[in-house]
Parts: sequence; C-alpha cells; structure tokens
Amino acid sequence: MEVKANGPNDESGRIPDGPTKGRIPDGPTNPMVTPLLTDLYQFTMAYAYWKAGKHQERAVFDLYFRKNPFGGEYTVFAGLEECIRFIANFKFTEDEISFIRETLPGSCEDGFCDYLRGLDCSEVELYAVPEGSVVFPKVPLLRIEGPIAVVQLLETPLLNLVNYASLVATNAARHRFVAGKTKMLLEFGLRRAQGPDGGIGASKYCYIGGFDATSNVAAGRFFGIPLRGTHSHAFVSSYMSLDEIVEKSLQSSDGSSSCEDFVSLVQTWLDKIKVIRSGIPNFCAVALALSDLGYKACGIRLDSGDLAYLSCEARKFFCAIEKEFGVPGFGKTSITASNDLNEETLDALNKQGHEVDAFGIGTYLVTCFTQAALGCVFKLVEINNQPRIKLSEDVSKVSIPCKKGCFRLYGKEGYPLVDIMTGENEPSPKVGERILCRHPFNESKRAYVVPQKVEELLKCYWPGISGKAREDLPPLKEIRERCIKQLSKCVLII
Ligand SMILES: Nc1ncnc2c1ncn2[C@@H]1O[C@H](COP(=O)(O)OP(=O)(O)OP(=O)(O)O)[C@@H](O)[C@H]1O
Ligand SMILES: O=P(O)(O)OC[C@H]1O[C@H](OP(=O)(O)OP(=O)(O)O)[C@H](O)[C@@H]1O
Ligand SMILES: O=C(O)c1cccnc1
Ligand SMILES: [Mg+2]
Repeated sequence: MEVKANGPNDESGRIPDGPTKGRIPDGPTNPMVTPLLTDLYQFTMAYAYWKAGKHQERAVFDLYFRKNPFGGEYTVFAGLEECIRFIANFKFTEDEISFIRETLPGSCEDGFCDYLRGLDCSEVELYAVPEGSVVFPKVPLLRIEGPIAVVQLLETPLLNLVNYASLVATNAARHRFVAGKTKMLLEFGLRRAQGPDGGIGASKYCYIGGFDATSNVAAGRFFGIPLRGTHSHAFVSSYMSLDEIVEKSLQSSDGSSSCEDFVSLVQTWLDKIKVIRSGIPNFCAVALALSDLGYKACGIRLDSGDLAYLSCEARKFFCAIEKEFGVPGFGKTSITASNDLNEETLDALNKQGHEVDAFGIGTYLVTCFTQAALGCVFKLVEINNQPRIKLSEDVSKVSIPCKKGCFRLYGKEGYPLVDIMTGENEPSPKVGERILCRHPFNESKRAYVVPQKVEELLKCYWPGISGKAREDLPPLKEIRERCIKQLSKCVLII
C-alpha cells in the first residue's frame, strides 16, 4: 500500500495562506480513504442541507462509544492520526464529483457539484483525546465543529477510522494485561486479518496497545514497528535428510576460523544429547554447534500440544545442557509459543505455570473474536449554538447534548479519579476546589471530588482557519508509551 501524499502542501510542506499553520499531515496511509469512503445517506443529507441553504450552519458532533468492549472496564483510543490525515487532505477530485453527479438523482442541481468542488475542511475544527489514551464510555473521543454539510460527510470515515483501531488496540492491551509486563508479545495475525487494511491496522494498533513486534513486514516498513519471526513447519518438512545439505561449511562468528563440516559437528552434539524424540534435542545440537563457532541461537517456537508442559520440559532440557556442557546462558534460551492463543489460554497457561518467554498471537487478536465492533457513534449535540439531543426509549442511546468540555480529575497519588463533562460555558474544574460529579444517567451516583490535578482531555488537532494552536501528531512509539503508562495507572484502580 502506498502512502498517499495528496495534501495541499507546497514543496516546503507548508501552506503559506492555507487553513492551518505548520505542516499539513500526509494523506491517509490507505489510499482508499477518500471523501467517497462514506455512506450514501451522508451525500443525500449534504445535498438537502445545501438545497435548503442550511449547509453552512455551524454544527457540533461528538464521536463516542457507549460501552467498554470485551465486557471490560476500559478502552484504548486509537486511530486519531489517520483521522487528521484524512481531514487535512479532504478534497474531491473531478472524477469523484462526476461519480456523485451520476449517483444522485438526475433532478439534483449542478450547483451542488460546484459546492463539492470548493469543499475542504478549512472551516472544520477537530478536538480529540490524545491517541493511546485510556478512555471511557460517553465521553467524546472526538468533537468536530464546522458547517453541518461537510461534518456530516465526515461521520462515516471518522467512525471507520476509530472503531476498529480502538477495538483492536484495546484487545491488545487486554492480552498484554494477562500475559504480564515481562513477556514478549508478537502479533502474528496478518494471514487471518480482515483483508489488507485489517492486517496493516491490526499491526499498527496492537503495537499501540502494548505488543512488542509484528510479523507483518509492510507494517514494519510503514510504521517502524519492530519485526520478528521464526519459521514454519514447511521449512522443516521440506527436507528429507541431512544429505540434502550441500553447503556444509560455516565461518565462526568472528570470522577467524571456518568449520568445514558443520553438519557433522551438529551430529556429534546430537549423539551426546538425544534422549527424547522431539525437535528440542535437534535444536540444542544445532545451538551447541553454533556456540562452538561463537554464535548464540535465539530460541524455539512451540506451536502444538500442551504448551505449558512442553515449555517446562524444554526449559529443563536447556538448563540441563547449560549445566552438563557448561554453556553459560543456555538455560535462558528463548521459548516462544503460538497456536490459537487468546486471553483465556494465556490465563490458563499462567495458572498451570509455564516457561514461555514470548507469545505469538494471531486470529483471536486481530479479528477481535470476542467482540465484533466497538460501536462508536457520531451524534449532533449542537447547531447554531443551540443544543440538540437524540431521545430514545433505550436510555443507553440517549445522547448528551451541548458542546462540552471534558476533564480528567486526578487524586493525591497522581491516579485518575473520574472523567467529567461540563457545558462549554460552565466553569471548568479547578485544582483544590471541591466539585460535584454526577453520573449522566443515574442520579444516585454522585460524588464530591477535590482534584489535585485537572487535565483537559479534548485538545485541538485540527483548528481549521480558527487560528488556534494545533497539537502535534506524536510518533507511534510515543503513542504506545502513553498507552502503556495510562494503563499501568488504570489497571491498578480496576
Ligand atoms: N496447557 C494449556 N492450557 C490451556 N490451553 C492450551 C494449553 N496448551 C495448548 N493450549 C491451547 O489448546 C489448543 C490446542 O489446539 P489443538 O488441539 O487444535 O492443537 P494441537 O493439536 O495441539 O496442534 P495443531 O495446531 O498442530 O493441530 C490451542 O488453542 C492452544 O492454544
Ligand atoms: O494461531 P494464531 O493465533 O492464529 O497464530 C498464528 C498461527 O499461524 C501459524 O500457523 P497456521 O495457523 O497458519 O497453521 P496451523 O493451523 O496448522 O496452526 C502459526 O504457526 C500460528 O499457529
Ligand atoms: O514468524 C512466525 O513464527 C509466524 C508468523 C506468522 C504466523 N505464524 C508464525
Ligand atoms: Mg494455528
């Protein structure tokens, strides 16, 4: 997938009189993310707004989710950078406008096409919680303000860019929580992911959620995520016998000598250690022969059978070899496990006791097997400075009206206590001042809080022409660090 750079930057990457100060981010990572990547009804509504002369009315929409996924207590917010790349470069091509012309009913006026031709997100402002933050239901992840017609067109792509990203980042964080901080977590899901974008997205957002590396080479290239891999069964079963190995010599690691028949050296070791019929003595024989030449073998991967038992047996074998043959560190040879792993199997392995150093996780992680979608929604909360609410018999679907300020209040030890929403014109919470926090739908849930620190959650990532300062988009590693740091504080509380 090629990284699109269709932004309005000049050669210096700056737009001299453009809508925002500083550099416009490159286009979306996936070139399929265009203004047409939206639902038809957004165009139907945009046309109706335009026809009614309503399209420029200033609207405020909140993007939020209603319930934490996986039956859990938290969510990791991800996908923001791609949202900003999208709106920063939002512009219709002539081909796209022609397609819309053909798609809308013939009675639609040509003037709408002229309107689309001139459209960009310069009049839009986007406020967001920083990517990689731990977030909770109902509190806006994004607040988007702007002319109603254009913001309406943004609904579907923004939801698309946030929903899966946040779901899979949360899934990764949950796997990390069960595996523990010290284990290496490898994302192996590309072959099982929902298409190429699902695969690339899974690798990026699992990294944010706390995975250490991916097997996905394209993701390594695009995002600088560390790449790791072992080998498959096919590699072993492709050989019938040792006679097939033609090139038998191997230079020592420092280049000072050469072993003419490395295969014989391995066999000598194998004769000394072969006690059980498994791949482990074979690995050890090769590792010991390599050690003779100054190399250090990395480790093994277990991909079937009882992973707890086999990892313990393998560890015993490695330790016995360290002792018997005096090879320092051999007992610590890395053991990776894979094969249909998920939160439950990781938990079961922990309970049984195991010696696995690294887990390779694919299908259950990237398909988010236990929950299909996060269910983020995009709701109109204000138009022309007037509040708007969506009413529903299902109280969980009632929206919270008004343009809001969102704050995280921290207690004495620096731990977050509560996220609070205020009306834009209400005074914001202040350090050391008692404030009554009320649950939005349950009157009986209320508490006075005296915050020791107040953090404004929604920051301006796209100011349009407002002239406000724009938050930088941090590198992926920083987003991941934010996530890990925030989770370490939240999980203690949960
Ligand atoms: N000690 C263990 N405790 C709990 N679950 C385990 C343990 N060891 C392995 N598992 C899980 O049990 C399942 C084993 O699956 P299955 O029986 O289909 O595979 P297998 O026969 O071992 O290997 P293969 O994939 O080669 O057929 C996997 O989901 C694996 O993660
Ligand atoms: O099990 P996952 O969590 O999806 O992780 C990725 C899996 O992909 C590979 O084998 P593959 O599944 O292709 O072959 P298999 O079905 O024979 O294990 C690898 O050996 C893992 O088992
Ligand atoms: O490198 C591996 O071991 C790997 C990569 C993808 C899927 N399964 C295993
Ligand atoms: Mg498998």
